[in-house]
Amino acid sequence: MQSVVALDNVSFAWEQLPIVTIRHWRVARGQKVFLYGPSGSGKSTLLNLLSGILRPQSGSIRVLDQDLTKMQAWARDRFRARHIGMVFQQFNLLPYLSVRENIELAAYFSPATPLDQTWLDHILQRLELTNDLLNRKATGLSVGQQQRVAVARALLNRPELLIADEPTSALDTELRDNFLHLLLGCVEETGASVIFVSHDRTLKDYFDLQLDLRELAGAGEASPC
Ligand SMILES: Nc1ncnc2c1ncn2[C@@H]1O[C@H](COP(=O)(O)OP(=O)(O)OP(=O)(O)O)[C@@H](O)[C@H]1O
Repeated sequence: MQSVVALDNVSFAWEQLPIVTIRHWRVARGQKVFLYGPSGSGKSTLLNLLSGILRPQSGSIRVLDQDLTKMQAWARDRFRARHIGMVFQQFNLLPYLSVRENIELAAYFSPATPLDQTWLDHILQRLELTNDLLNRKATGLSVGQQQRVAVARALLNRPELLIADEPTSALDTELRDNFLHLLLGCVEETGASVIFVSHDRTLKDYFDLQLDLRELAGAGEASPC
């Protein structure tokens, strides 16, 4: 099976303090990974390494066979905009833009990917983002609606990899389950791989593989592929 993510001998330290150490890790195409670990164990740092926001002190991080550690910062930014969708706990929506403009930002940052209006209309419908919401300011929406806008933006360019950092922590149980169904339903259509970080272990059954970050640092061989 082809790997979308391949890490080898990666180490990253904040101010000389080792935070992420991974000998070998593979995530297969279409695989959905639930990543957990104690607070401060380096989950967000790992996601930032996978998306090329941070660069490790040593090792290789390959996404879709491209070694992010060998790219300049501008090339990593361009690669991320095209191939990696990201959803965060705080949504990261721009308050002065409308919902539609917030979503279309993903296409603006990836000029090589023309806006696919048919796909956009489809995900808006799947994510239950109705027409009347699209012209409103993003901050005027409910928490659940804002999170679905963030997902629409993350999926607009049909990324091969979706990274989510605690995206459900602001949602109550009912919204959380609805959100996961919508998110994973859309992802199923694109065939993207998912790396999903959460403290909430009750969510783990939505995913193909549950992984403790500490296992990655230790034995290394965390994925069967
Ligand atoms: N910009 C930074 N500068 C220095 N140290 C940092 C920085 N960002 C994170 N750290 C440290 O790196 C360690 C891992 O942080 P990280 O946010 O990756 O953990 P986490 O597992 O995501 O935690 P949580 O579950 O609480 O969100 C922590 O000790 C944190 O203090």
